[in-house]
Amino acid sequence: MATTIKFTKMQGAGNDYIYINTLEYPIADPVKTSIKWSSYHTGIGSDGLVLIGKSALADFSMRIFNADGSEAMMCGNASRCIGKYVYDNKLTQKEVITLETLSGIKILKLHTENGLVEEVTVDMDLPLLANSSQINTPDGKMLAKTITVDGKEYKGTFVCMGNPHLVIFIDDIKDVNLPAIGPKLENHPLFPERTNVEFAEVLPDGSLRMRVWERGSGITMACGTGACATAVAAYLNHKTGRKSRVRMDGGDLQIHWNEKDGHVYMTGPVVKVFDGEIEI
Ligand SMILES: N[C@@H](CCC[C@H](N)C(=O)O)C(=O)O
Repeated sequence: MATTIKFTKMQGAGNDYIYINTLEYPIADPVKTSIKWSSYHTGIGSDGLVLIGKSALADFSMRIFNADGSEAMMCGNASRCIGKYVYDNKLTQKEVITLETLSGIKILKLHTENGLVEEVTVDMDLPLLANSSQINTPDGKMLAKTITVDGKEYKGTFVCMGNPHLVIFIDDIKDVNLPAIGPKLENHPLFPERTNVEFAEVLPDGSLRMRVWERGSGITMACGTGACATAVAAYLNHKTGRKSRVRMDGGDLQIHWNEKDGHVYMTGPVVKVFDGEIEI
């Protein structure tokens, strides 16, 4: 017998996921479900699936599955959207919420207008710049590295924001053929767990124009952890200060790499697209 599941489609800077409250609707096989529902032609259409659950350690928990079914440790845009989901649906009245993720507990600060959440600031914790098992160098260190693909050299900075990011600065973002180079860098042998890839240009006003190829989902309109990684890499490469605006295809995020506690703070919009029901 078919079971009907209620879901909410939400987007943060254009990065869209299907959100399920697993307290009401447990999902037995999230890998298969994410692949099926993420498909734009035969499913709901999204960059992946996000499961909101209970937590023994925090107010709520998040699990995030990419469109190819792979599970990620963290998602910046989804963590903000969960803040809106739980507050607007009255699952909590708190305006500061803790969220358990596979990369630790994140703190969400909600910004409300007329009783609804419009923006969220997430304490994304410390960026990890080296000693990561997610990169395949003898000492596990690869802050800056030149990677050659099809005879062309790319100088990348590796930043882990719970999940892995390779950030490449270029003079003109229009020169990037993202559908061609994205999958080659994502699956490069240097990254045993694959990687997300960001190309970024520093604009004359000091903001960062960034485009992303996401591990497991391909081109998306924005990536929250990717925006944080890009801002951290820009500071480390002396391209910006500790605060920057990251401009992506689907919108902007404000990033602050705080020198006092070393944490990265991400602020940006959250939007509910629609509620729906689907048979499983
Ligand atoms: N879009 C996300 C990141 C989602 C996971 C990523 N593709 C991965 O596999 O690490 C964000 O907003 O951070």
